[in-house]
Amino acid sequence: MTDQPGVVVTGVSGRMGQMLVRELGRSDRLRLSGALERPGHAWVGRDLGEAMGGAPLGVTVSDDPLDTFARAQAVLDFTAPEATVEFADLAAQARCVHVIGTTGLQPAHLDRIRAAAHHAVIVRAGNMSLGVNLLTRITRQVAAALDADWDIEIVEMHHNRKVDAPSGTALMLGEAAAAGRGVDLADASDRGRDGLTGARRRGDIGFAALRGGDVVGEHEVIFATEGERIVLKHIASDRALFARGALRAALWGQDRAPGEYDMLDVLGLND
Ligand SMILES: NC(=O)C1=CN([C@@H]2O[C@H](COP(=O)(O)OP(=O)(O)OC[C@H]3O[C@@H](n4cnc5c(N)ncnc54)[C@H](OP(=O)(O)O)[C@@H]3O)[C@@H](O)[C@H]2O)C=CC1
Ligand SMILES: O=C(O)C1=N[C@H](C(=O)O)C[C@H](O)C1
Repeated sequence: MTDQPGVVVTGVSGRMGQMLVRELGRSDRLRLSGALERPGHAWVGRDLGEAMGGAPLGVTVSDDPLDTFARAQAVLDFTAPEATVEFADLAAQARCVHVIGTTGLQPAHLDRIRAAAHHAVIVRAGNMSLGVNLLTRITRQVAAALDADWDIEIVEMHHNRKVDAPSGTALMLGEAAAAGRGVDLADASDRGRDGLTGARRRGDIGFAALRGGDVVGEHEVIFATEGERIVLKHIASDRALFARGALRAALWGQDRAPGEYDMLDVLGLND
């Protein structure tokens, strides 16, 4: 037996799923206890290591979330909104710490996650890196120091397989800018300009999403006024940093009171 908390990786064949497995292999504080894919996936029933093209890991890929969660202390979930809300219910039943990296969550998904957090610890963030979470703090400070003569634009670029826009990170940065300015992002957000849009509305927070190649994740917050611009930028060049953040969140969440937390809580950056 081991005292290391057991961890289930959902969507294990995905880009983040496989990265999480690799980072768990390097961890001496957490152990991989289960791996999930959806029913009918070619990896279900196979040894995970072999399915990933390497040596056996002794963990069979399952399609049964409740069974795998029941034998674990944490769930690392970078999948899709419909899957994540189901996992939130089941992880709460099993009292697992649910680390949610999935983006593209809509208000109804967020409501279900909030309900599950009454019973278990959920750590959710559109970006698990230290750099981006620090950038949200800096963005809020800069936005608070400037008035609406400074136009705020958020530009992001990701790989050509990404299915949601704006990215979860861009929305985190938008929320931070709106908080600094003392406005509600829902009222100020300007997304997807196209055609005869009319002039920019004073006070709007604009979003633009670029997609191409294998870009891991790049974000800029631009503050633009007459004669000058401030540009805050984060570049992620390796998905391992998101995976390491998720492992850190899983450990941090052990023995914590039920509730919904974010990476600022985990990193000690919340005020
Ligand atoms: N918060 C953060 O720091 C980060 C967040 N992300 C987010 O994580 C998510 C995943 O990204 P990425 O790994 O690149 O995506 P991938 O498409 O590579 O992987 C997604 C995985 O989830 C599985 N999945 C999707 N829908 C379901 C479902 N309904 N039931 C069960 N499994 C499902 C997929 O299986 P199948 O192939 O069968 O569909 C696949 O294995 C995205 O939302 C992305 O934005 C990514 C990086 C960092
Ligand atoms: O889909 C991705 O790849 C990423 N998604 C997250 C997001 O939507 O911001 C985090 C990171 O930028 C990579």
